[in-house]
Amino acid sequence: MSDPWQKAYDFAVEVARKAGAEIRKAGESEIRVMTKSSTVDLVTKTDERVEKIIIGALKAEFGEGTHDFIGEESVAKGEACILTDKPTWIIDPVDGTTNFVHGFPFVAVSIAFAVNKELEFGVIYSCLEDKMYKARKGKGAFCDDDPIQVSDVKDIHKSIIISEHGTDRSKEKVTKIFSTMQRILCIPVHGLRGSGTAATNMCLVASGAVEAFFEIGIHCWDIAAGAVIVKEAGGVLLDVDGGPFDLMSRRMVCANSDVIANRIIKEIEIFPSERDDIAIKKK
Ligand SMILES: O=P(O)(O)O[C@H]1[C@H](O)[C@@H](O)[C@H](O)[C@H](O)[C@@H]1O
Ligand SMILES: [Mg+2]
Repeated sequence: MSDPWQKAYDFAVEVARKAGAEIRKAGESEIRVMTKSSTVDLVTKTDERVEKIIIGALKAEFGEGTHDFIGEESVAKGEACILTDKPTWIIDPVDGTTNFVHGFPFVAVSIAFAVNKELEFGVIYSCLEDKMYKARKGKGAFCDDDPIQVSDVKDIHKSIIISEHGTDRSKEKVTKIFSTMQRILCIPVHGLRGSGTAATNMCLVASGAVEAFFEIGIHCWDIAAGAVIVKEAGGVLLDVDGGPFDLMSRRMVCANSDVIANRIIKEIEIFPSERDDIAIKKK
């Protein structure tokens, strides 16, 4: 039987590369929206333009109506964020917008594709480093054309763990985030890191540079492509409470192994985050 999603996968890589070139040449980082006083969730004109370019190219190639699209900027404007059985593209045009605004050199384009609610492939283009990470279900993970694999470190004391502060600045959440970081740092581990983009963080787990990444407050478009890449590189994905990974739950641990993931989970102080799909249904 012919491979039904090969063409879509190849096209996604091409589109991610074009989008990355667009981000690199943008040079403009005008902040358009800064939501609420307790959050610092930046959006630039580049985010909006690049999402239009990506979705426009995908619609032109695959026909409007046959595929669904969940894009960070479209959802911000009120479009649905519900994963159905329909072939669905999940897109973050600029993951690491704060980095982009400040010239901090980690910015990624993240494109994932799901069918029957199952992720088929993920493509992450770390556009300032010019590294193309990609994976298809059951076919391994790659950086450019080289296969990548998670690290084999199983001793938490020899690990580097990534987390982020997210965008919420409410005292209660920030306290829990820092308390969790302190608990993990003092296990002790070799180090704590954060690139400022969930997509890039997941690629760092997939390529073995770090042992794990966790965050509460991320969105499905930040992690959908990375989920396929981590899994195909031999890693695991779990909920922060140790249950199964749920793409729409806005929380996740990904790691090189169950051992490392479960050790971190013991230290995570969970705080509430509204699901991506519920948040939209309310609109
Ligand atoms: O909004 P963008 O697309 O830049 O993505 C987010 C990052 O991916 C998070 O890890 C990170 O913690 C922030 O929440 C950041 O906003
Ligand atoms: Mg993002």
